[in-house]
Amino acid sequence: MTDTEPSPAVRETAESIATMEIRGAATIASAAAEALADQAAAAAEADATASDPEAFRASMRAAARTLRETRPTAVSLPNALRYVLQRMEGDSVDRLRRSVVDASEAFVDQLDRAQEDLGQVGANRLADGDTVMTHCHSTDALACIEAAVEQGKSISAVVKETRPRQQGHITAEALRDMGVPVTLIVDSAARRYLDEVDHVVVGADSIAADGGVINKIGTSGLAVNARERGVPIMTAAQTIKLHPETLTGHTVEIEMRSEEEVIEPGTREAIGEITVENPAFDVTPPRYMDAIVTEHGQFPPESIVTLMRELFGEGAAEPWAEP
Ligand SMILES: O=P(O)(O)OC[C@H]1O[C@H](OP(=O)(O)O)[C@H](O)[C@@H]1O
Repeated sequence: MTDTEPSPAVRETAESIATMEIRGAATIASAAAEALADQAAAAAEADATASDPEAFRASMRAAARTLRETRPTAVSLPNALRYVLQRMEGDSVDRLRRSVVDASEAFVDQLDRAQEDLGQVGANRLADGDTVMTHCHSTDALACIEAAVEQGKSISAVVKETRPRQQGHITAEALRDMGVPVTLIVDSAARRYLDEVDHVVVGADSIAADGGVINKIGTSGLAVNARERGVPIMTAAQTIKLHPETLTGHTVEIEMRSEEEVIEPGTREAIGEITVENPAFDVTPPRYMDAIVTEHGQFPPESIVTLMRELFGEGAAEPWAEP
């Protein structure tokens, strides 16, 4: 390993995030924190960095940049890197390594606890006998439904399959395993089923300072339809989904993914000059979202900025940048 080369585990994690083998905002965040801990262990043993604290720090920043560049939209990824790198301290490589490993473990613990806590808050919004509609696969959203079931409430679900990657199937299986009766539908059937639904529950990849919810493509259309049908919609999002850069006017980049996720394999030539676009996410304006459920309670979207300021101050640090 040279002084800035990422460890094999960092490279593998970055590759798995980019190809979506590792996916879901919370899962991406914990994988990134764990990869930094691995980088610290590897750098503490490599010739170039084992006895040079500055070279060790540079290798940690480089690993964070490699992870950061994988997917642009879910802010949980840079927030995880921020959490760990801001706690990197010490004047020897051994102390630096320990601080990174401790911060990585604390971050992952915090994620698990946050999800449990927000699950309780979200569950309080659901009543015995409710039917929920879901979009994509969100562990935060599932935590709300699971907590409601554990409270003894009987919950049913209408699950949208969520083109193009059909992550709704993961949700359907997870709910089935919780004992929740599931009806799986294609995305375009959502409005038809909204009249049979009491709540829409979705996750988030990022939440902007104005309360805009950035989530899997199709969320905004679902939210508008839910409002039109009078069905409340909540987004379950632990606070690592709050996007601190939006406090200073930045917008959230929407990831554009490959056309191969949309068209049948081997059909590119036959399709000819048709452009295929595959945005992975969209933005639901705050006026179409009823509540953002976090581990600190539920918030009307327009007031999430107060929590964001409390947690992040006035903006976002970039501890992975070269000094
Ligand atoms: O953190 P949790 O709640 O698990 O997931 C949050 C969001 O992450 C997913 O994105 P992708 O599948 O990584 O593109 C979905 O958009 C989901 O709502």
